[in-house]
Amino acid sequence: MMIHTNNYILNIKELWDDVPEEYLSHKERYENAIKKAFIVLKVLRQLHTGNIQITDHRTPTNVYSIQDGIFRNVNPLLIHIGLFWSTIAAQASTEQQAEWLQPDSSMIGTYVQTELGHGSFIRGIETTATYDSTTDEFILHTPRLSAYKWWPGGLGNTANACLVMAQLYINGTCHGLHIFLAQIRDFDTHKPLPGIKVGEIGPKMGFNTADNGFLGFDNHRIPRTNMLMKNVQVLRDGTYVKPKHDKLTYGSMLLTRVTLISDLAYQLSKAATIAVRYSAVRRQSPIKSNEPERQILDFVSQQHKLFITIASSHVYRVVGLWMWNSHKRVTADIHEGNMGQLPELHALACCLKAISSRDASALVEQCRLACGGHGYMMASNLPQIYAYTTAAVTYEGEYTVLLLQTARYLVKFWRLAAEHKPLPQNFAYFEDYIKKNFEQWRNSPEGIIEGFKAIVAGKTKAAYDTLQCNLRNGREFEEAWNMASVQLTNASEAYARSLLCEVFWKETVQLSTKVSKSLAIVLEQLAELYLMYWALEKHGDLLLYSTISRNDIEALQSRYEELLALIRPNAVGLVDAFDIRDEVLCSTLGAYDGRVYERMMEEASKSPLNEDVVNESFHKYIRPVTMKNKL
Ligand SMILES: CCCCCCCC/C=C\C/C=C/C(=O)SCCNC(=O)CCNC(=O)[C@H](O)C(C)(C)COP(=O)(O)OP(=O)(O)OC[C@H]1O[C@@H](n2cnc3c(N)ncnc32)[C@H](O)[C@@H]1OP(=O)(O)O
Ligand SMILES: Cc1cc2nc3c(=O)[nH]c(=O)nc-3n(C[C@H](O)[C@H](O)[C@H](O)COP(=O)(O)OP(=O)(O)OC[C@H]3O[C@@H](n4cnc5c(N)ncnc54)[C@H](O)[C@@H]3O)c2cc1C
Repeated sequence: MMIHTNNYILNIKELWDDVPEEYLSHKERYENAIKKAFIVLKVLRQLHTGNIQITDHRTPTNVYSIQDGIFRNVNPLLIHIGLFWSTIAAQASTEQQAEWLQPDSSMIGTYVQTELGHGSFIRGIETTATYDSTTDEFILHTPRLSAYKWWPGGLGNTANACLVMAQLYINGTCHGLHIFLAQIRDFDTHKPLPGIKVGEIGPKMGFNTADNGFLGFDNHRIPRTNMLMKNVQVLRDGTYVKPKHDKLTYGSMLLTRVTLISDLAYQLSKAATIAVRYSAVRRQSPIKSNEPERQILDFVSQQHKLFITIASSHVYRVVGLWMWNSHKRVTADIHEGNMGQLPELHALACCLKAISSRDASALVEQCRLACGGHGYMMASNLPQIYAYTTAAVTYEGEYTVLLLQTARYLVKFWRLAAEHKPLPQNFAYFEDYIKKNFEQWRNSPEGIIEGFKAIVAGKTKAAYDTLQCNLRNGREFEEAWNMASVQLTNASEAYARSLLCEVFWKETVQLSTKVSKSLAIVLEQLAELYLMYWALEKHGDLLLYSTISRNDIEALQSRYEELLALIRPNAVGLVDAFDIRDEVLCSTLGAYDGRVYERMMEEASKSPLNEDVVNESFHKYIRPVTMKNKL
């Protein structure tokens, strides 16, 4: 059968709610989500086996996007699909993959790494996997409360299997973190297996259908062959065969960080669509006193809030794809035994994941605020998009922790530059900065990109100098590093911003040669707006580290305001071009037809508090007090 994914899925009635999700209890929400998850899983399996085929073009983001509409929240199988299978595909041996990656597998899995006591510092993970050569098994064990696994999505009620990150022990020697496949619930009854304590962690700010859970092992035995053995092996006699690089086990985090950039682009496009469409419908006060009330989109300050969101969505889409391609290249190299590009990919993924999640959540919140009071309604969908987006600042590597990873990379290159050693081409600007080869400031995208590189160099130098000073004062390296950590994270943020500007500008210029002239003009305006916005946001840094002058900043401000005016006529067209269906957007404020007030009233009528003309609480609680007072 040939289908169009969107149309096919959108026509499955059971996937759509009569009662808005917000009116359900915690338990009902989960049960509703899991019902839908398995309808979707069935379709995905049919796609996989070829029983149905699709006619539309699929990218990782638009497959995901349909799910956003169906769940309004999170698919409880998100980690099963997004992390469990992909980790097996990336880290299991060929034989293990043949056994486990069956389309009709009974396994519903999750990725179990974080513990109550340890999230960021994963070397501190306490769960153990001890090899017992007499039975050819690993014994998984949770030694204390802080070692309980805590957070994994789908673990609470749904998963019957999981990939567990645990410290590997063989004959009393710890070999560090490794990944093991463990069954945790009976495939038939779904009851926890003996030695497994598992449950759900309770309500959260968002992700309330994600079924996040806890898990403890009481000397739970699994076969030796359940350790993921593509990169590292434990042989029958207990011999440990080391991986080619000791961080290959962290590969799933790397891949997810890369994938997240594109997902955040998509969340931004949803928020921008809602806020821009609403701003075209909403009228509030005239601009000139003799005029009718104007669309709020005509207020330049409103444009300032919204157009950067449109532009940022494009930035993260472009940079997400750029990173996806880099990941593909580096993975192919690793497959050939060449690990040379892994540190760079890790450094890029860390800072870009950190900044994209932080920017996306700030901009989604900005869109919500830009919709005034109505943006505060759940029916606008902006609160849910925010709750979802802001979680990404923490999961898959917390913001600051990831920026500090990238800082390690920057400091290495600064040290080379400071010691006048050869640098790779992409860090040649460190040497220029040291030699004070400063370019004359240019008020152009290229000039801003150079300016941002000067900020990276200046901030890395400042952090490096502080680090050295702390070391000279007799501090241990780790302590000296901690003391310099504010400056180190600042350098990393600057590095991410310079990459975002450079990649986006170059890719847009290239793309512009391939599209119509009129489209090219709009795309370049958006890219220029993005660069100008950040140059103005960071003008203090530019003044510190580049040759920009006060006059240049004033000229940038004028050009920025000119760009807002140029983009205004295309603003609605630009968000329509994101092509997000109403069923997926789930917003009274952002629907294509602009019937904002009608939709708000329709949604309000679904409130259970409107079911009875007089709520029974009146008779129980209000009347006895108010009537008594009257007497
Ligand atoms: C369409 C699909 C979309 C999917 C979207 C899914 C969204 C789902 C929603 C939620 C799921 C959430 C899941 C999770 O959160 S899983 C748990 C994630 N946890 C983390 O990310 C923990 C963060 N911490 C770490 O990654 C590490 O602890 C660390 C990197 C901060 C430090 O590790 P450690 O072993 O202590 O490192 P060292 O200090 O010993 O060494 C640093 C050294 O290692 C290099 N390195 C670190 N990580 C990697 C890597 N991944 N790849 C390559 N190299 C790595 C690092 O560069 C240093 O090198 P050096 O400077 O040369 O020494
Ligand atoms: C919605 C959601 C879904 C999740 N899903 C999963 C999942 O499926 N599987 C899973 O295994 N985990 C999951 N997690 C857990 C997640 O990966 C961790 O919460 C995350 O890695 C951060 O770790 P933490 O909570 O221990 O924070 P902490 O590390 O305790 O961070 C707290 C604070 O300490 C600071 N800090 C910590 N270390 C340092 C340092 N070295 N230097 C400077 N500052 C530091 C941080 O910057 C932060 O400000 C999920 C989390 C959330 C919120």
